[in-house]
Amino acid sequence: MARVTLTQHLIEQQRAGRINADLRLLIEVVARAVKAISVTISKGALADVLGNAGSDNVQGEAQKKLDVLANEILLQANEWGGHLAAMASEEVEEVHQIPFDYPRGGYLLLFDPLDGSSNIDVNISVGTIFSVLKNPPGEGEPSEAAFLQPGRDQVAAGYALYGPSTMFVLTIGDGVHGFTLDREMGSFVYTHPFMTVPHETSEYAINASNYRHWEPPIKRYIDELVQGKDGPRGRDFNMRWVAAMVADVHRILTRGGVFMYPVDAKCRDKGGRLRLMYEASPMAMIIEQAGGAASTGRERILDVIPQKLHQRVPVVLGSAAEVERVEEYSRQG
Ligand SMILES: O=P(O)(O)OC[C@H]1O[C@](O)(COP(=O)(O)O)[C@@H](O)[C@@H]1O
Ligand SMILES: [Mg+2]
Ligand SMILES: [Mg+2]
Repeated sequence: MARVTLTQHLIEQQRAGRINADLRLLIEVVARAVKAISVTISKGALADVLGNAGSDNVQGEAQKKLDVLANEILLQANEWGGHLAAMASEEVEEVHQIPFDYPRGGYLLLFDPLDGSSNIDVNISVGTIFSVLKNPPGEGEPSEAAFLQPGRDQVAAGYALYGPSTMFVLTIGDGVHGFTLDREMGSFVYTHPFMTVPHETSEYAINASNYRHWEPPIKRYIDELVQGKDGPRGRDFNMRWVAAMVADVHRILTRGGVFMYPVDAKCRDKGGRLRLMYEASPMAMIIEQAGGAASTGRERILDVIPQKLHQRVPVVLGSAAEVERVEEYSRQG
């Protein structure tokens, strides 16, 4: 059977009227940047890409060399694309404007260039997450306010997983579709049509070392999972934690599960650990498109109205039955 590439898949989506040419080409440019990041990451210790960059990002976190490199690759590739009005990145404090003499378009691109940065130096999976919004009508360069749209208004969202193979997973609001990089051919091949998340699961992902900092509803929920057959749930649960949201979400899209980064005493002042606009919202769109649910524990992530670009939120996403249970425990207090 002939292999379908990402390019062919996107042309079919355009023919079917699901995307326009600009959005198609924008996604192609992101995918091209992802290939460059994949090549850079896979060099590992053979190139000077491991370790700290010696700088801090807007979040006050030490940047890894690969955080900086992946950010530069994405910014440079997309500046030239001609389909964007502006960009926003985890690694850049302000809105990144398109240079004035470059072609422009009607979309806004947001990304976490390198997700799971603590995994880089130990050669474990990392990822890239991106989100696409429409630039609201208006004069001049888009300000931060142009980006502050709820996740339900995203026109596309996706991630790249740099694991044993590199994958590109995409939604344009018509299901979730996965592509695997054929390194010899240099193209993404359509390998995972209509990825889905089952309603029920027996697997969860949480950084359990934060247990003493959690709020009572989260402690109650996890306590019950840990008690397994001997507790109120009456069955055993398995646990996984990759420490890269992309990899944990990809596992959930492959075999189900629930992923949680709740607000805790350590991150309460910041509102949570994960960033709303380029981590939680795109992953929430992907998970909902795959039939799962994504919540802050109190409300649907896609309905959160952002107040600022680098806002953080609590995250519970994956198999809907478990997400609903966490919401129920949170309501009960
Ligand atoms: O260090 P912890 O508490 O395990 O947190 C891991 C979480 O932090 C993140 O790495 C945050 O993303 P960045 O690496 O982009 O900052 C998530 O991918 C992951 O789920
Ligand atoms: Mg991240
Ligand atoms: Mg990051």
